[in-house]
Amino acid sequence: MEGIDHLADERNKAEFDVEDMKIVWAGSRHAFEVSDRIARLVASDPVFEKSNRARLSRKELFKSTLRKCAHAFKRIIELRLNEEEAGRLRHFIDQPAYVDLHWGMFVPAIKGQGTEEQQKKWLSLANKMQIIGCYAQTELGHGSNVQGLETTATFDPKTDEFVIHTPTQTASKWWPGGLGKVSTHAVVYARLITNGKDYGIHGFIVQLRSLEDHSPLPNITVGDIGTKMGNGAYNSMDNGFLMFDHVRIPRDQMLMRLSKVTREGEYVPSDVPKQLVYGTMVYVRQTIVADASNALSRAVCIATRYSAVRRQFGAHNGGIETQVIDYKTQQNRLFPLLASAYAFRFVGEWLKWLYTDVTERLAASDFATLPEAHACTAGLKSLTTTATADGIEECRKLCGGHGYLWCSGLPELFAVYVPACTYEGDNVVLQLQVARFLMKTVAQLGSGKVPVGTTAYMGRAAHLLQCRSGVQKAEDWLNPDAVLEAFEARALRMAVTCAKNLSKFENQEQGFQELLADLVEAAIAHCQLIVVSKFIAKLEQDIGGKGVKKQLNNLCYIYALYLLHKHLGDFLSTNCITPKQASLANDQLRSLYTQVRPNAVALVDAFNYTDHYLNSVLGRYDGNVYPKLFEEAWKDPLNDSVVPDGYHEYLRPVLKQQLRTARL
Ligand SMILES: CCCCCCCC/C=C\CCCCCCCCCC(=O)SCCNC(=O)CCNC(=O)[C@H](O)C(C)(C)COP(=O)(O)OP(=O)(O)OC[C@H]1O[C@@H](n2cnc3c(N)ncnc32)[C@H](O)[C@@H]1OP(=O)(O)O
Ligand SMILES: Cc1cc2nc3c(=O)[nH]c(=O)nc-3n(C[C@H](O)[C@H](O)[C@H](O)COP(=O)(O)OP(=O)(O)OC[C@H]3O[C@@H](n4cnc5c(N)ncnc54)[C@H](O)[C@@H]3O)c2cc1C
Repeated sequence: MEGIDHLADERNKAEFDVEDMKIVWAGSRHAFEVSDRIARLVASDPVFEKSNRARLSRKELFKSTLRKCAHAFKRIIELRLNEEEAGRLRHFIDQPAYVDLHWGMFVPAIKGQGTEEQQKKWLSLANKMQIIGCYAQTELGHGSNVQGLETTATFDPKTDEFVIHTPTQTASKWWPGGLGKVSTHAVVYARLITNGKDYGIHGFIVQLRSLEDHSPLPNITVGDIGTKMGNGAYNSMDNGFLMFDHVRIPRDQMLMRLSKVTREGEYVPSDVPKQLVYGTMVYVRQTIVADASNALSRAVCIATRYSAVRRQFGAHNGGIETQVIDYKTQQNRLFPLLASAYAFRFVGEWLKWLYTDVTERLAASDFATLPEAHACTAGLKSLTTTATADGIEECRKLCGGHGYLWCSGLPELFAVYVPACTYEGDNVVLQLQVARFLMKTVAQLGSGKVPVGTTAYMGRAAHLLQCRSGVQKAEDWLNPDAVLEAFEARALRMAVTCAKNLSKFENQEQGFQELLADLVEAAIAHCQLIVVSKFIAKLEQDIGGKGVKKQLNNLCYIYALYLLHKHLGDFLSTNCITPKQASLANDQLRSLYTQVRPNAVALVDAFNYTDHYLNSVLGRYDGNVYPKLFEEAWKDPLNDSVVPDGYHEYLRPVLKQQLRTARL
């Protein structure tokens, strides 16, 4: 039934203005208009077709990715798209590719770590894509432990060059995206050695391939590391390996904004913190948080629309069955994910602000907020990507059997998204960075140093360590102060308990290792508090539009109370709330689900996703799921013929018992 909106009844139930919510979701009217225009541009361009991705071989997929990237670049130039528009174009093309690393890491690394002169030279080439770069940090033997990287860059004063070398197999670069088949250049992270002394990890620009015929330069071995999880999915990316056999580069290809090596080979450390060499990772982690809401909202959009279309049980005398979205169990699994998508959107906005702020401060030689920016980007990257990967898988299950079909859009989304839990820092390793930051902050309490920013609440330790929640009835859980106090008290008490347990160890580092699991939980509690508090802060802003604020309010408290329910053990064991108050929180949660229910489809419409972008039969805007499932099934290559290939060799002999006869 083409042309009929099967979800029209759902849309008519909405109690708020979807168009206004679209603006809030996008961040501004301008952002909405750009997104909307570019999404339509991509959807209407046949080169950006993606519905057949799973059926392509790796080589075909890769070649089609190259074609899409080249076409995108051509359109950017033809239409004179600015940086924002080009970014949206890449986003809606929705295919991982070398350009992500070129624009997302190679260019930012040069911007952040190159001198003005180096930026002028390399960025003018990179911006026109006359060279294509990647970010070559991770090695076969070391990813998380950046200080443990083995690649060497030894200065040779005789020739004024660095000699880049891979001393062992484990020192081979392994994983960098865009390296395998595309990049002409890389920012390579290596141990800087001069005058016989090892000065640790620094970045170097190294040319890898000829700009004439694309062949690897002498003494460089490079290739793709092989097929990754899932059909299509991240296999459009050429993650690569790379080995250097004493490759020489000019001295001025060391990125020298932070520290230098002189013509004589003298190492000149910078007067800024050495951690700035990790600056690109802070930038990318911030973009990954912003992206989490995209991936989660996409899965939630599919699962919500399908849950409204799908009916099971409840029919009497041949009547109509119940929409599965009306089951409280479905709501209890789906609505917290819907709320999380909105929560991650707003914390992503805030983190972008924090990143801009710290960047401006660094430019003015103010390094005070760098540790907090590192802790926030690391912790929120970890929290949001873990929740998003788990959430996409939950959405697949929420769609029952059909969710397992590739054409539901969910298996591919999961396979593309799940490495976000590992790349740009393993999620556990990153939470341990937050834990170290928290332990330092707790240790300084009472020293006169007042905690600020996201740890400001720790300055109210005297109150938060002994307070008891004042919640008496379910509605009290809609009070922002009550919610914040419970989350602050829980986070602080968990951090203080860890600090107390640490102090029992003579060797602090040994204690830290022993308490790793508790420390991660304390870090997660702190990060969840950040997300909840930024959602509440968002509600305090001037948000217009019919009924919009009410919906956001409901989602905010669903997010907070769902976390409270999920981590009840923490809240009870730290005596922040009583079992009775926990039960009231649950009552409130159920009531919020009832309020969200009539608005659910409209709340996912507010993401403004095109059917092209969703690429999901179950998540179609018109809800016309069943005929389209058949259409997709008929397209499968197995249905090209009625009798399958192999029938005569392998099926017929079995059916006709010729195999058995032959054996007898
Ligand atoms: C069409 C055109 C348009 C296209 C547009 C495209 C745009 C696309 C945009 C974006 C797309 C992005 C795409 C992303 C794709 C995926 C890319 C994935 C890439 C990667 O994975 S790159 C490799 C990443 N690797 C890691 O993350 C490694 C993880 N490990 C570490 O970060 C660190 O080693 C560590 C955090 C674990 C620290 O280890 P440790 O040994 O303990 O610490 P030290 O190194 O000794 O340092 C200790 C000291 O430093 C502080 N610190 C650590 N990190 C940072 C930091 N980043 N910033 C500031 N400070 C830091 C730490 O707290 C310690 O401080 P202290 O001494 O305690 O005070
Ligand atoms: C799809 C994808 C794309 C990537 N792209 C790039 C790229 O462009 N450039 C690049 O340089 N790299 C890239 N990487 C590499 C990526 O950054 C690393 O894989 C990541 O940093 C994790 O490091 P690892 O693989 O060494 O994991 P490991 O550190 O070996 O982790 C293995 C296990 O050990 C645990 N663990 C490790 N250390 C500790 C600790 N101290 N305490 C407790 N537990 C610990 C981890 O939690 C994990 O469970 C990419 C990876 C993937 C999957």
